[in-house]
Amino acid sequence: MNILFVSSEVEDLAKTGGLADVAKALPVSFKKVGHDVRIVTPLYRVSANVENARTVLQDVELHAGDLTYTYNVKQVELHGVIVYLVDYPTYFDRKGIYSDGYEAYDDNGERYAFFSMAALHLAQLLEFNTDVIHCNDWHTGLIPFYLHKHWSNNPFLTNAKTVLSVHNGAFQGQFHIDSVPFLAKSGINHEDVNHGYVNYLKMGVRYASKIVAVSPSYAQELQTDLGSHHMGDYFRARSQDMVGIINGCDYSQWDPETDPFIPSNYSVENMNGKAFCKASLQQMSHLPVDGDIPLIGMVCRITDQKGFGYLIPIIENILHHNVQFVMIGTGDPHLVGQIQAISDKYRNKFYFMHDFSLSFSHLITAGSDFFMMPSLFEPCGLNQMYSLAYGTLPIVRAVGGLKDTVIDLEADPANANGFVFNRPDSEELLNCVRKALLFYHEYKQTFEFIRTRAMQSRFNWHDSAMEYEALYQKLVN
Ligand SMILES: Nc1ncnc2c1ncn2[C@@H]1O[C@H](COP(=O)(O)OP(=O)(O)O[C@H]2O[C@H](CO)[C@@H](O)[C@H](O)[C@H]2O)[C@@H](O)[C@H]1O
Repeated sequence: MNILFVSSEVEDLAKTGGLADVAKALPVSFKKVGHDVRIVTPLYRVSANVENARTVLQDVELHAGDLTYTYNVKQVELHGVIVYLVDYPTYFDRKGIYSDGYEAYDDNGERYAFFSMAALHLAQLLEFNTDVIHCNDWHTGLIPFYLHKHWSNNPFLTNAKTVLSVHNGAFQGQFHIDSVPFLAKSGINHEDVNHGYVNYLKMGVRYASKIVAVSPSYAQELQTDLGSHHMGDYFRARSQDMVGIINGCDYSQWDPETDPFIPSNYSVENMNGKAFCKASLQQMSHLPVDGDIPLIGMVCRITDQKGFGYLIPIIENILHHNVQFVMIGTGDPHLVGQIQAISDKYRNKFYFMHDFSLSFSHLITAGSDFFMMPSLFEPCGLNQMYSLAYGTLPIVRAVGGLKDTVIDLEADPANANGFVFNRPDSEELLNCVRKALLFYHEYKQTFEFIRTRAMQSRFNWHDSAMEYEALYQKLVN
């Protein structure tokens, strides 16, 4: 099949979170099984590995309403997959991807509306006979609508079907119709405009041929009032066309036996390296180097989604135990300030790195005993899969993809690979952490056993890609 995979971020090029991981791993898996897959993504100022990009379209003109965009398309390869970079400096040659720091760019509506059109435009210009356009999150939510309204007669797109993956339904991209110059003239239906606003994710949900949530539990949650980010009616209306497909874990990047970022490699057969990683993590975090003190790690965007609302109030309670805590993340300045204050107060127990660092995220994953992921909601979650592979037992809330990948020790000892709590509140989380710590100290042998099982859990991208392939096949037939 000919698949156009459109994403606002791609691992190795530009990344703010888990969308990037998926936008690299899934196309690479499609390529491995013989599909012709092409990624389309913006060329940002911050994009890496694009020095040798080759120009494949120069000064092409895209007409949108009264506007004419003149832009270029460049090309690089990522593990054999062709990546088209939409080069339009006015929108993408900026300090950040979605924002300069904390405030979203106020023309994001325009930026990603243009990007979505450009993806269709370049398929036509490059004569890519498209079977499936795979859209990801709100940034590409307008593609199904544009295809349906303006491009369906195009010879290279006549048979194209659209799939929208929802990686994070909380981000919807809502913009006033007058703030996007050509949107009002795009033939948009009045029921798609709410008090003057267009919701890009909702547009995707309404017009895509199929909708995929990134885990089976999230697919269910999106159809409830509580878990749908206020879009329950729209998801329920498409329930026949909606499925959950769990993300995979890219073991070529996240394998303790081969990981180049960690100071000592290890595997189920030889765990010595893990103790070395722990010592190194403690050292780099300016914490006492002591293999017996349980160490909790955390890597994430600092947002309410990740459960900070009920984690922050009990961090000090956790630190009253004989424990160490290392966290890396960037995000909401208010939450960052609170976390920083706690870390200043407990310097010999809690280390917070306010940064985005791939190497330190690998070291935390390898060197910790437990991985903290108490999310309020979690469409799939990748870090719990990474930590399982490294024998770092996840402490998670039973929600979304966390529910589908982590099995609680008390609830199901025969299959357990971590610790799970239910209600999103501080008390339940604290109890869960206490159970984990008790288990670490009192049941050493079982701990080792569960750790081995965790390391043997497998979430292969190939399996997820096969589920997507079956879905595409249904559409194409
Ligand atoms: N400070 C930092 N330094 C280094 N690396 C950092 C970092 N902060 C985050 N990361 C990395 O960013 C990625 C985060 O992935 P997640 O899937 O856990 O969350 P995210 O909420 O961004 O993704 C959304 O999309 C994905 C993909 O579908 C879903 O799994 C998820 O549930 C959904 O919320 C991981 O690779 C993580 O290591």
